[in-house]
Amino acid sequence: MDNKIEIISFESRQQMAERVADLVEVHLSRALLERKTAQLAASGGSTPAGLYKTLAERDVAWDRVMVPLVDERWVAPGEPGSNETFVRKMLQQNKAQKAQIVGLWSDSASSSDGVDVAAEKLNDAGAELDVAILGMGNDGHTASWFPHAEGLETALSEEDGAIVAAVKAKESEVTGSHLDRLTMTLGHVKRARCVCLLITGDEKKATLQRAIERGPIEEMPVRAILNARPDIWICWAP
Ligand SMILES: O=C(O)[C@H](O)[C@@H](O)[C@H](O)[C@H](O)COP(=O)(O)O
Repeated sequence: MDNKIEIISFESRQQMAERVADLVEVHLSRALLERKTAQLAASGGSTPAGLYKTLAERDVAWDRVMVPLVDERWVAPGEPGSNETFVRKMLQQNKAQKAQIVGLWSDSASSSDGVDVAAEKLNDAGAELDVAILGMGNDGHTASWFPHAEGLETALSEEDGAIVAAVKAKESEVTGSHLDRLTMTLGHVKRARCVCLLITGDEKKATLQRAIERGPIEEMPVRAILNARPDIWICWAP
């Protein structure tokens, strides 16, 4: 692992939200000068809430911004745990009401059955991600690349055409009941122009420092994006 990977430490979660929103705004604005639409790939969970609320206050041409989900628990929008619902609630408000959220869930029986529909939606949204916002669990997962998960090898594919994969996570305190997942692949996330990992608290900082040390990717799959993108913006706040 490139141990030159640095963690940018902020004094507070709000300061991290403001500065990362600045970074995202620059990349979206640049993309919108070059193309009709820009793409902000958004993770769920909880950490990015402050960022998304801050971004919703920013003067961006949100009606031209596609916001595909990085990953989704296999629950319908509106159901507890839906990442799409989280992103819609936190980002699609105030100035960003017209942001175009691209959910991964469909009424297919399982995430495996939903892969093709999700891939089509992501391809329709556009080829290039401008920004990818990632979080990390204390088990060293990011996106839905969970340690030793069924489907992890496919999820970590770097093939051009493979942009989404179905994953069945192992039950743990991190995954709770949400074991069936759909996730962007490493290949899709790593091609984003800017990749940003947001973590908070001392436990996650220690987890990330373990991930930066050498070790098997399947044990801490966040290592896959750290390897692929040593220029990743890793932002931490207490
Ligand atoms: O489906 C999800 O939960 C997310 O997309 C996942 O990858 C998240 O980023 C991490 O689990 C961290 O979650 P927290 O931000 O809630 O700690």
